[in-house]
Amino acid sequence: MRRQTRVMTEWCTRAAFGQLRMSGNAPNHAHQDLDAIFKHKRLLRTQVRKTLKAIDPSLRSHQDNAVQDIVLAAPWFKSTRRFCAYVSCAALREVDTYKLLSQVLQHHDGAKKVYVPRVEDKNSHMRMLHISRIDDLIANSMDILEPAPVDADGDPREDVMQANDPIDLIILPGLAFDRSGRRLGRGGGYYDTFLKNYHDLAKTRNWKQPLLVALSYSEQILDEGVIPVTSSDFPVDALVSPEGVIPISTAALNRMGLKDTGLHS
Ligand SMILES: Nc1nc2c(c(=O)[nH]1)N(C=O)[C@@H](CNc1ccc(C(=O)N[C@@H](CCC(=O)O)C(=O)O)cc1)CN2
Ligand SMILES: Nc1ncnc2c1ncn2[C@@H]1O[C@H](COP(=O)(O)OP(=O)(O)OP(=O)(O)O)[C@@H](O)[C@H]1O
Repeated sequence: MRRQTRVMTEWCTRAAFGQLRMSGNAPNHAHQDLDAIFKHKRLLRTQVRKTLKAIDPSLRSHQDNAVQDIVLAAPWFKSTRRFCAYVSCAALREVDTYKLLSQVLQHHDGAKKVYVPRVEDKNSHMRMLHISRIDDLIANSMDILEPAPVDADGDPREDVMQANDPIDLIILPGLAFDRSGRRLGRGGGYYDTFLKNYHDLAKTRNWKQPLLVALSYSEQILDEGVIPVTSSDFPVDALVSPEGVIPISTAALNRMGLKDTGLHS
């Protein structure tokens, strides 16, 4: 398996979060350990949300452009045929994807196929549905733009889980990341559930796994060991921040053309 070992490793907290420390994984402690991890994740989310709110709007906008320009210019993105991406939400203060999506969608030759999330229910269930234009999106109850289940002609949109061809890439949102590929989501479990399902589907069909690339403001990249994870958390293959691409997995080094360039050292 090309992914990092998905076992829970010892994690430690920063001073702000006290001295909580995992000391192994004995079965009779597993429940309390998980509770402690989820509690710690909640604390970290609160802290990161505060940090994000404090970023100056012009700096944020500069970072939004820088990250999207890096992706749009990258050979690994140019060669992508089918991918999933989130539709950014300003209120959530996540890296903007509007420029990225509109540039891809304005090429009506369908050079790239795009799938975006649609939340189906509160049980961590989201689908990735095909869109052909930005106008396909409407605001949901959380004020996130998403596609209706049917298109303008009333035909059901293609669900990536039912598509005949594999996707090459998933562009992920998140609240915080580290250089070992850990990702702190918003706590709904939507992405981890989807990633697990797509991973299993690709495996069954003998498809290459898609590259998992998260977009991050500089302030969202935390020191290693700070983000607590459980065995359900999917590590990302690479990060794109305004400073550039941070390849993490072997797959990222191979597919992003960054092998032996020294950029990742
Ligand atoms: N743009 C975007 N679309 C996405 C996600 C995402 O993170 N970003 N999701 C990724 O899962 C799914 C939706 N999940 C979401 C989970 C929480 C919140 C949210 O508003 N969280 C608030 C806190 C709510 C609370 O009080 O607990 C926040 O983070 O500030 C939004 C979407 C699918 N679509
Ligand atoms: N104490 C707990 N014990 C067990 N499960 C919990 C606990 N607290 C939260 N969960 C559930 O675990 C799931 C995953 O939460 P987690 O914090 O890993 O999400 P996330 O990785 O931030 O979200 P996403 O995958 O959408 O990015 C959620 O469905 C959440 O409701």
